[in-house]
Amino acid sequence: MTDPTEMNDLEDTFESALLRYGMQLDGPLADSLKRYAELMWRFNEQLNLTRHTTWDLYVGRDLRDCLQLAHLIQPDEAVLDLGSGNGVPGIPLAILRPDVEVSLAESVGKRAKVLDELVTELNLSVPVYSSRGEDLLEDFRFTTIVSRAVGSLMKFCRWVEPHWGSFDRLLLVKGPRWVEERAEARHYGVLKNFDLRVIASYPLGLPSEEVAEVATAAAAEGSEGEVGDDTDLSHLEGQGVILQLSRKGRFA
Ligand SMILES: C[S@@+](CC[C@H](N)C(=O)[O-])C[C@H]1O[C@@H](n2cnc3c(N)ncnc32)[C@H](O)[C@@H]1O
Repeated sequence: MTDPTEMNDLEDTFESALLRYGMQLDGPLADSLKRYAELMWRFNEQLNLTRHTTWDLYVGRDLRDCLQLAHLIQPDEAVLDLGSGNGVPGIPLAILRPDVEVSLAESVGKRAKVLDELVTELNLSVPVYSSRGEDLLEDFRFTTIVSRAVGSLMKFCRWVEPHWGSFDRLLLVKGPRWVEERAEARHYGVLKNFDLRVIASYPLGLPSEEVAEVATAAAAEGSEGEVGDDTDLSHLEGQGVILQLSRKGRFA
């Protein structure tokens, strides 16, 4: 088998990036995920949607986050991607999990319009709301809200606090700085009514045995309980995490 670390110098194609990151996807799924990136990059020429414009970044960052998230959603859930922007994570999630009802919320009208065109081109049955996500919660109910690169933990706590009747949990895709965000949220006392857990932890660089082992241990630790001060994972440079925020006792 090819050593993924020896593939750095290969041409930047979707297929080589999948191989480099050790991702195996069914043919039709891979085709849709590739087509999504190509379409999104075309719109990116007119509108600032993403800085991830190489296959390496798309696969290594965007797809990796989406694959992690896809494992954490139960069948038939209703999921809202809040602050969808370029469509990550909502669009890849809808492709990877056709059994899940995915909706997208984007507050900037021009971006929401592009998202609408993307889901149409990709034949996805995904409603796009040109609206602030938290405002949608006045009228709609979702089981899970997912979000990446939209706001700090503290911001989310404040946005969603008045709307807990409208969803069960929030899954936030975060980088290593989440620990600082947690400290800020604690400092301002906004976490006191919530349970916060790390439900996935994974390396953001190229997979190496050592990092993968640490990541697996960290994920096991995080999935066992609330994230306390003694489970500070900030020493894991370059780790991505998925944080689950829920009402206290909701998933006890
Ligand atoms: C930095 S982009 C992230 C896009 C994408 N989620 C990603 O991970 O690449 C943040 C997007 O969230 C949108 N946004 C910010 N606050 C929002 C809110 N409260 N409701 C809906 N969209 C929001 C912004 O307009 C922007 O398009």
